[in-house]
Amino acid sequence: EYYSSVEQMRKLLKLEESLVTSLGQYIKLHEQKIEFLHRQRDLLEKELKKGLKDDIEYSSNPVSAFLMVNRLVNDWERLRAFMDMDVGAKLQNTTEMPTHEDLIGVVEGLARLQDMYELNAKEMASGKLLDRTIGRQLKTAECYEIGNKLTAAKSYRHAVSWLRESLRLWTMDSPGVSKVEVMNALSYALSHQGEYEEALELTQKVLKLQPDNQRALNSKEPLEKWIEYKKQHGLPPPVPEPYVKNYPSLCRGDDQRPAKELAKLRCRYEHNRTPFLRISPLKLQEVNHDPMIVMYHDVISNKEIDAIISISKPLMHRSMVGDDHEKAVSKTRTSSNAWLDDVMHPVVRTLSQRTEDMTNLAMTAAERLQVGNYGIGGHYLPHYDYAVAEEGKEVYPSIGKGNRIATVMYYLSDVAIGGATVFPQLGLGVFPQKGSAIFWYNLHANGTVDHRTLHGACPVFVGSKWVGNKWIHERGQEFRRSCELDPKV
Ligand SMILES: O=C(O)CCC(=O)C(=O)O
Ligand SMILES: [Fe+2]
Repeated sequence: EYYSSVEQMRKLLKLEESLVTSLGQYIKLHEQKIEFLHRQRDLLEKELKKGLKDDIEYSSNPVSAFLMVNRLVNDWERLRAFMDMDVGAKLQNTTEMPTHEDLIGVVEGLARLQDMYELNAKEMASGKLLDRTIGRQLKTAECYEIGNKLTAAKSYRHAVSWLRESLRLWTMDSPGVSKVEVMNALSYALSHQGEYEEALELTQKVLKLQPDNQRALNSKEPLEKWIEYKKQHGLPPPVPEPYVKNYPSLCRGDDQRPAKELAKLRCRYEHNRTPFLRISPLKLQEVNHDPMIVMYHDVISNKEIDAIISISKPLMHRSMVGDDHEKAVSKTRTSSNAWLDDVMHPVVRTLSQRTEDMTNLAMTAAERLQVGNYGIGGHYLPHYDYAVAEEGKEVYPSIGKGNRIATVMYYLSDVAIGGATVFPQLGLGVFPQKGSAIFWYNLHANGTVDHRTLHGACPVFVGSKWVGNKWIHERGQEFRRSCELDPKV
């Protein structure tokens, strides 16, 4: 699976490079073959011309007659065999090729980005967004392809906008797709949006251009019926927005907290909690007061980040959601991750120690470091990091140390556009800063869950987002949970 990690997607460029090389080899060998055939043809043609000049003389002369028969029996047979011969060049093996799933995954990521960042197809196809160049101007056939894949992914609303763009860009000399195909595809996507009238109009236009167009003929009658149905019964209520309120606007960077609240937030050095902090104070930024969320700056160096990422790369796999009881791959979280144990490398151990210095919490109850890399439009919908206990069941039984009392997340990269960590209930969005870490408690001091910690990772638009999560559990923190985070103390 490639689409769930930008790091994986980068491998596709290498794969394509080797395919291009292998295609070059194939062409070269075939060119040699064709060149040989050209030479053979010229020789045979020369001989033939001699014969045609005086055919009776040629066919009756025993020497030339022999040559002619010999040519037909042997030379042409050899030539035929040579033409059928495999020159040995094959396109390089295909086991590493991305799959249909990847294609749909990328297209769904694209639809998600359009939703979140309010991007329209016309703008995206122009290659310019938010005053940045994000790619080249797309062509009719490319917009058509994207539209069709969005239809396959049942993202009809977005499909409509891409197919409209394809139709707008279409000209007589647009290669790759006919106007009729675009109109049929648009009509289909529109019909799934309940826009039967416009869908029928397009179908009628197709039939004017091509009265025997089968696809249009097939859809005309059902569309007429649907229009009638819509007139009588109206449309079913629209599917509600799939997103938590606030979430998309927070992802777009608009903080929703009152200025009065923001004015209370401070930055300070933390230097007197542990002996270590005396020598190496931490730069702390209060991000939110109630519940307290803080960001520590410059807590992991570029060198350490490089080490962490290179250890993680070979261990990455698709991220799951759910706890021990029920773990699964889900569209609500498109990223890949790796789990790093303290013993795997000194830098992992150092980071655990640093997390302890930052939080004052015991790492004996911490999970391994989870390193994550997001994919195309990669995101994690709002969720809680804690688990909710089912009747009579323990949370995180395989760890056996209670719930996730706190989360420390290191930002291991900047993200050019998108990729914020947002807290919809607090109206807060935090944008990744390479080298910083964000820390909050998921549980109240009395151990009950704090639902205000609902948070999500916004789709990454441009860049490769890397994070390192350290989840800390309850046991052993009884005398450690610090009140210092609370500004009122
Ligand atoms: O990547 C982020 O910004 C948030 C990740 C997260 O919430 C998680 O992995 O639990
Ligand atoms: Fe989380």
